[in-house]
Amino acid sequence: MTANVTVIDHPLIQHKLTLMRLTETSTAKFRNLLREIGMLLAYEVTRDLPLRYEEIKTPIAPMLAPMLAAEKKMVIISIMRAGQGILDGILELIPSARVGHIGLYRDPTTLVAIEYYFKVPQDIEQRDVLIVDPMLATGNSAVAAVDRIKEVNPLSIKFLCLLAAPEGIAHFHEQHPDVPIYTAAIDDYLDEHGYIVPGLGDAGDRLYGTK
Ligand SMILES: O=P(O)(O)OC[C@H]1O[C@H](OP(=O)(O)OP(=O)(O)O)[C@H](O)[C@@H]1O
Ligand SMILES: O=c1cc[nH]c(=O)[nH]1
Ligand SMILES: [Mg+2]
Repeated sequence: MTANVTVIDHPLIQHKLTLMRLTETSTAKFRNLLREIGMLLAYEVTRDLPLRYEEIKTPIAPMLAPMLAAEKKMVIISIMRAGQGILDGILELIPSARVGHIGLYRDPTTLVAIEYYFKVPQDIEQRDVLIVDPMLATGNSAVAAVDRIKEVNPLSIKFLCLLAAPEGIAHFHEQHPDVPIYTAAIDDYLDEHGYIVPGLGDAGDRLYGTK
């Protein structure tokens, strides 16, 4: 395994990812699969959340029971548009999470990430952040998102995607070696247009039916 990259290879996630890759998968089905995978990925990414123990009473007896230790709810940051698909699934699992949005699109010729929107919770310095986007291709969007989030200084940052290219992982870790990547798969390479091969195509277009 590449340093600081965790491949979440749960069979349910792998099966659903294969369905998402299929050319014939409809927009409605693609969206639903991404939401389901978002939920399953969130389950794995939050595995190391610290717990504290609190005295509670069940109808039968008192006990010391585990509760999440963080004083402030975590923040999920979606890289629009396609990040919205994962975000929806995560919010089903962690409904009280705070949410931030970064609007980025890749310039089709230069593949540079262009920002068009930025809104995150004000007290983010006291919170852990999970940035989500299904695709890590050149890594330009993920790097730009982490650059921006580091400016507002959260307690910690993780990056979660569905598919990563080796080129994107290398670029991301060159810029942000301190930020762990979680992904469901690492594909083979990028084509001449910066698309992940074999990949699943354009995640935003497939999610919203824009092409
Ligand atoms: O690693 P990179 O080379 O930056 O590519 C990955 C980015 O490309 C896609 O977004 P896109 O720019 O297509 O915007 P969209 O979500 O609005 O379609 C994807 O959702 C990532 O944000
Ligand atoms: O393969 C890719 C690369 C970037 N963005 C996508 O949506 N898909
Ligand atoms: Mg797109």
